[in-house]
Formats: sequence, C-alpha cells, structure tokens
Amino acid sequence: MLLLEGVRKSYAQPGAERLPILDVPRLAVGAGEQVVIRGRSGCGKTTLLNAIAGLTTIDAGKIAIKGVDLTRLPEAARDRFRARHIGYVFQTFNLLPGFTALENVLLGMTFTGQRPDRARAADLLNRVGLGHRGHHKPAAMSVGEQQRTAVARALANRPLLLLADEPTANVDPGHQQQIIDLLRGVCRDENVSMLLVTHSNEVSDQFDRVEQLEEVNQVLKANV
Ligand SMILES: Nc1ncnc2c1ncn2[C@@H]1O[C@H](COP(=O)(O)OP(=O)(O)OP(=O)(O)O)[C@@H](O)[C@H]1O
Repeated sequence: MLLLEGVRKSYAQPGAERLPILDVPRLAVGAGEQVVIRGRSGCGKTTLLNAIAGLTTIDAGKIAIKGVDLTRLPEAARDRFRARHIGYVFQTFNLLPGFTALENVLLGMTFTGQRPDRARAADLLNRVGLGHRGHHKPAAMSVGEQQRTAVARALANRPLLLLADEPTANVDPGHQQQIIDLLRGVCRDENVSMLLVTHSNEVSDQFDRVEQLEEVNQVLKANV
C-alpha cells in the first residue's frame, strides 16, 4: 500500500553544507497494517511523515501509495491525492480557530471536491467522545478535546493511509488509550493503514510493527 525506496532528505543550513536528516532505504506498509515509528527527538520522524504526505519535498527516492509515486506528481495533483487518500493528525492539531469542531471535520471533506458527509462527521465526533461538543470552537475546548477533533478530521475522508504524529502527547493518560483505541479501531474497521509516531512503549506494544528511525545518517531498517 505504502512503499518508500531510497528516500533521502536534507535541509539547507546558512553558511554550511546541507544537513542530512533522512536516509530510508526501504519502508513498506501493507493495507490495513498499523506501524509505529520511533526514534529520538530531532531524528526526523515528523520530516518523514511530512515527506509521505507530500508536504515537504525529498532530495531523492520514491514514495508510492497504491502504486502512485507521489514524488512525480505535480503539486496540485499531489495536494488532491493527499486530500483524498491521506489523513494526518498533526502534533499541533492545526484546527482552524474560527470554526466549530463539526465544521473543522466537514472542512476536511470539502478539499476532496465531494459533498461533505454531515452524518459521518457527526458519527466520528461521537466516536471520539465529542458528540456534545460539535458546536464548540477550538478555543472553547481542552487540549485533549482539540486533539480528538483532529483525529475525527483526519479520518473523515476514509483515507487509505493515516499519519499520526504523537497524537497522545498532549492528552492525559486516561484519554491516551481512548485515542489509540479509536485510531486503531477505525483503521481496522475501514482497512486504513496507519503510521504513528510515539515515544510511548505502552502504545508501541499494541501495534503490528515498530520501525526505529536512527539519528545521524539515520537508516530506517527495512521491514522486520
Ligand atoms: N525547515 C527546516 N529547516 C532546517 N532544519 C529543519 C527543518 N525542519 C526540521 N529541521 C531539523 O530536522 C531535524 C528533524 O526534525 P523533525 O521535526 O523531523 O524531528 P522529530 O524526530 O519529529 O523530532 P521530535 O521527536 O522532537 O518531534 C531537527 O534537527 C530539526 O531541527
């Protein structure tokens, strides 16, 4: 379903050589597979998710979803592909402050060019335990509630692939398991592949596979 080959990424540094951040010889994730990415702070986990989502360009390599190499798509086509097939739970949520929880979920649907499905949006908010909060704007929600809204938004379009960047980092322990259960349950029910970044051993233990991203000339070990 997802296949990365020979992916390299570096960042420009003022007055110095480019800083290499990613070197991923191969990473494959099957349909419906749930994989954790681990690694020390700053080793490039967010960069990896952003590269897969097409939010950041790579220096070399191939990133294919269902056989479509995203690195070869023009930007507009890549944006459309992302809107249609990739859900992303950002570390910082990225909810739109002027819109309610329900509207944030519905807005995610409009980017696909299809009619927003209010029933699905409401159902997802119910599933994240926010059925009663649909009409609240982010400023009137707790951090954990905002995170759960972001989870609902990421799943709204029935993506092929869900990327989740430390989705429980800002949530109290009681709600952490709820979010993981929700992500895993919906992904299992809808055969969505998931790539999740976490520092938690407890969370990692629940996943099909753990991939370790190494620091400094990082090499993501091929599937084990
Ligand atoms: N736009 C950028 N320009 C230059 N360097 C960047 C840029 N974005 C990230 N970096 C650097 O790339 C490295 C990897 O960052 P990234 O956010 O991917 O790490 P991470 O593994 O997700 O970290 P954390 O676990 O702390 O969230 C860091 O050293 C960071 O400073």
